[in-house]
Amino acid sequence: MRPVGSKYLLEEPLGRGATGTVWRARQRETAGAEAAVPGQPGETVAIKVLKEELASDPDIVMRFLRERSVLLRLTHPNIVRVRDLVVEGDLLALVMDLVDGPDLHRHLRENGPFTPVAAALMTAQISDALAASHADGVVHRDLKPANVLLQQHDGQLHPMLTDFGIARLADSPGLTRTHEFVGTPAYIAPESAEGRPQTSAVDVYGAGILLYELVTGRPPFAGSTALEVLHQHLSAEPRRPSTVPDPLWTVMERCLRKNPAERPSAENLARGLRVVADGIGVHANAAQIAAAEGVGALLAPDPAPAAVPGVPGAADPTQVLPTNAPQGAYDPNAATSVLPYTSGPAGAADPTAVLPNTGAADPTAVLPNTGPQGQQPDQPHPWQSQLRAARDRNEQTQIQYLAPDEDPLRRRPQRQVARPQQQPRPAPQPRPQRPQPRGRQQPAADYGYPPQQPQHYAPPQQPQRYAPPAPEPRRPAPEPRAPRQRSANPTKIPGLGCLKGCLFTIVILVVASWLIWELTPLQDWIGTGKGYWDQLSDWAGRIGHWAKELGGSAGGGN
Ligand SMILES: Nc1ncnc2c1ncn2[C@@H]1O[C@H](COP(=O)(O)OP(=O)(O)OP(=O)(O)O)[C@@H](O)[C@H]1O
Repeated sequence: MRPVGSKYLLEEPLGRGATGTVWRARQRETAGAEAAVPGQPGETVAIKVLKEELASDPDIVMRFLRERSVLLRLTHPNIVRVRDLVVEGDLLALVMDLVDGPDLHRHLRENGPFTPVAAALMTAQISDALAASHADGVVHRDLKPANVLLQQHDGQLHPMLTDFGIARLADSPGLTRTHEFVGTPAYIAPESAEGRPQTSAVDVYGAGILLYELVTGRPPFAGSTALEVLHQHLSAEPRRPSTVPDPLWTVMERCLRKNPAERPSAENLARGLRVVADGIGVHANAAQIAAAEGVGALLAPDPAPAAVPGVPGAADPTQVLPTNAPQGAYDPNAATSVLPYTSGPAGAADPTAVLPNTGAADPTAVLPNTGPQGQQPDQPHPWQSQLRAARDRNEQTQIQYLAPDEDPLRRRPQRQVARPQQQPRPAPQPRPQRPQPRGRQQPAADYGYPPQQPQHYAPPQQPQRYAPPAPEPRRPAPEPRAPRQRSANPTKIPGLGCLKGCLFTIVILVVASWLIWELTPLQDWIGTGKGYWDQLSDWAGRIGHWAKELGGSAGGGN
């Protein structure tokens, strides 16, 4: 059991999300006055220990502390109460009420879709929680079934919204600095995707998606990649499922309006949903049915949505897409994830192919145009850069011819060898372009190289343009090096070098043998007692004598 602060002991993990791990924990002693709920020793609580990368980010710690009072004062029957915040060393933790029950996502998976009435009533309670938090100026921004815990109460399921403030904590310059975001693609509001200012209307959009998922078992927008889902949020209209009664569809359709200014307030949404639930049930009377049919009148656009403080025009980092999800692997109910926003690995859908290129749906027109806080609104959002870079890359691979010596990827450090001045080679003539299928690379083998592999684009810090390559200024040919001079004497005598070497060797041998003769007991062993030079001349005389004898005997033989 691991202590958290001095007041809590972690017992067992309940689950792990993108922002941290939730533990069942026990209160060791009563918390201090700074806690919203002091608690009793032995009481069971849930503690979300935030991930280390969040906890070690000073911006997030600051934000955590700044938002302490907001988080602690959010109390509502449908909001999981935050009892205490613990900041200790590298540890950030939220102490919450323990909710004994599954989350809505798990419940949905295990039990299938809700009836329209049950879905309307469940969403109405969640909307109550949203209305209360919006009234307090807090926008959730990560509404999804996994963030709704179901408290079992007298055989009833009581929804409790959790993770308030977590999205906001993760929306930190620290994360954006490292180009990472937190996100739940299936629930992203169009304005969040576009980087337009966000208001409480993003939560109403999330409530519309949730309502749709409760009735049908799946969110309205799906796709094989996260970017595909994003694009649907931006431009596709949700399809009406056949099982959804007219009044309920009216509610969904209003919540899912692309224009946030056309969505109702959370308060009116809750009211409208209850009217609908009364009017579509089997026991509904005529007045209730009529009221349900006229629900549209209750869902007037919210005249004063709560703004998301501190992020004017910023893209919602809580909902950025994992663009590296491989084809077919995208889970619409995926957890909020902290993800690099790089384009995907091999096999990921090409964003330029996924996103249409025209009109309002032009990705360059609609994709978020803001990034980290403080970024100028007209600077391209990282997504924009990413998509543009990906498109540029495709275009380049389609049209560009690069001679090997001009290809920056092939250029290697080259040893400069002194060569006679060469005539500058004529620039390679562009070859006649054969029509290429889109995206196909030029056969690099034309230049005697193996074909170049397509490059995966990660991380896209800057759109990398490989073409048109600025005509590289030709390097001036290096000056021919002066011939190396081996000797200071410019006069060359053939064989002199060899003669010098021989003489030098002889001198060395003579000196060495003299030293050996004089300094070692060699002359005693040989027993002549003569000095070095005497001995040498003695040997020389003998050799001369033998030579004469040899010559004489050879001459006499003739
Ligand atoms: N107060 C709580 N009481 C009991 N269980 C909880 C509580 N809060 C969270 N849990 C459980 O802990 C698990 C992890 O929760 P967490 O919020 O970290 O993950 P998540 O919501 O699935 O992921 P994400 O980080 O995407 O929001 C979930 O299964 C959730 O049901």
